[in-house]
Amino acid sequence: MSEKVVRQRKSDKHDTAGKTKSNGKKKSVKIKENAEEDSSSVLPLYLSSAAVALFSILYYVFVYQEDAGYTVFVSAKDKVDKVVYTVKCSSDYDTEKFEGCKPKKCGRTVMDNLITESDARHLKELAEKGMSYGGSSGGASILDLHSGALSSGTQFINIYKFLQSQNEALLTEEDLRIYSKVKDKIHAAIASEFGVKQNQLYLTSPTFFSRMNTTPPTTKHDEYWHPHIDKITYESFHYTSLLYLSTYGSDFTGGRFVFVDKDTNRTVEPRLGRISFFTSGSENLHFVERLVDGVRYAITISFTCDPSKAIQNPAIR
Ligand SMILES: O=C(O)CCC(=O)C(=O)O
Ligand SMILES: [Fe+2]
Repeated sequence: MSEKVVRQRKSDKHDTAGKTKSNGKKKSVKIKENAEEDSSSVLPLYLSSAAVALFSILYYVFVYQEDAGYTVFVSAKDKVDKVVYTVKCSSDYDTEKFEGCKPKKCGRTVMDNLITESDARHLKELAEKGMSYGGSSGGASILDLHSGALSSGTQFINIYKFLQSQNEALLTEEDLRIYSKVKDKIHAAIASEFGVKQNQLYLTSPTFFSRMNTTPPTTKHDEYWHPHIDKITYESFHYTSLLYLSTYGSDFTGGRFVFVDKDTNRTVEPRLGRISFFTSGSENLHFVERLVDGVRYAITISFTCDPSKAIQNPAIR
């Protein structure tokens, strides 16, 4: 084998470690040129270039992809005023009516100064109190203040009916005031960010507190870590918002929110008082990582353009 070919093969290996498809293409052209100069080396050259190609593919799949697999979109360590990421809308909304409300521009927004930490703390205490009357036997519990649904063992109970039978109440005037204020701020922020009139956008069901921990699942409701599209999971949703009531890295580990994009997974690390909202179609496929440690509280606050799917604020009962 000529010295020139050996040199070329060495540089091919180096090139292919550069991980891009275009490097791969460039490489095969170079080899063809060399092969014409020394036909006795054609077979070993093809074999070795096949090995290099295979190595490159394996490297890409197992090393490069894992490295590039996760991109922190918003870290828990930074308190951000507003971070926006725009994505192309899916065709999910094309056949719907609700012009002027259904998403025309799609994406994600994270804000840390919209809701005060003190209001977030208050809501977390309310969630803890409510969930103390039930709780899933698996790792995910919900409490819906609108319908009264509360996870209990492997099922749901109505917390209002339960507390009535005990002559107790869950919500104080102060709880309702804070809940309603927080919801109104999020409603206004979503309308403004996506250019929708607030009076065309309605709170919808389910809007609920969630509590996640490391307990193994006992029903499919406990399996919060599956990638999903909110518009499919919860039909009425057009815009999803999440208010985080605990912080990644200090209250729990694992449990990051993950947008599944073609190029990478973009993570939102929960932080007390952080609001994250996004259009609910398939442009925003997402999941929550399984918790590794600790307990994670959040509220999912959901909005629809369909007035027939609107829900009312909770009231004292
Ligand atoms: O709690 C979260 O971060 C997301 C939960 C979620 O994806 C959902 O409620 O649909
Ligand atoms: Fe979701």
